[in-house]
Amino acid sequence: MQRTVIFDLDGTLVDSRPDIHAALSRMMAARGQPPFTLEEVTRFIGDGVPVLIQRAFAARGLAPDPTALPAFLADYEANAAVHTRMFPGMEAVLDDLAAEGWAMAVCTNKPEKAARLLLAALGIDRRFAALGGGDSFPVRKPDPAHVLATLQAAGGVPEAAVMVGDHHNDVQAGRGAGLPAIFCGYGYGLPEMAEGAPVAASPAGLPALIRAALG
Ligand SMILES: O=C(O)COP(=O)(O)O
Ligand SMILES: [Mg+2]
Repeated sequence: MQRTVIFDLDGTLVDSRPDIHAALSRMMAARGQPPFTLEEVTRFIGDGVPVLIQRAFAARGLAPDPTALPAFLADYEANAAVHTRMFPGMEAVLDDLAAEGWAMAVCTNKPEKAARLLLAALGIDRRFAALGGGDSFPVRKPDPAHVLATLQAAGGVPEAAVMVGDHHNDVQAGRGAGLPAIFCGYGYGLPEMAEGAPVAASPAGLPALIRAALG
């Protein structure tokens, strides 16, 4: 049976926080507001761009502005890979898993267009059999249907698949879909978001946990 790993993107495969931080800071500067700290931005990430912007506006006491989302996306899509790179060691992890015959897919709450642009800019888009973005389906993580739709697009089945992510949205969506979950302790989520899942302290720790998850 084809074994499949479903990876989250932000905080799992790639350290995208610097470019999200920069785009959010430009959005705030355009409104006469000071930039956010990296720590603040970390807490905004995880539920997709519309929620990211809601949290940023709320943090500055600004009234919601419907023009902010399309403006942010245009900026971010053009600048998603200025500073964003794979986490150190992740390329070797993908090489190892591919050599062992694992199929791989990305299930991210980042909008699909931005996610595809980012993977292409980093030269890793062809490694993944499917990508499910935050706006690809009617639902997104923590809804298990997001994971299941991505897995199906990759040709995988829940009995032979593992979910890897850095947020409780990933753990909950994966488990809800019937997949064992692995938590990336090096990512953006708080430690308690692991909810009892095995924790990888660095990408190098992932392959052993992924193999063990399927017994
Ligand atoms: O866009 C976000 O807020 C989070 O994206 P992720 O699901 O790839 O971590
Ligand atoms: Mg993430």
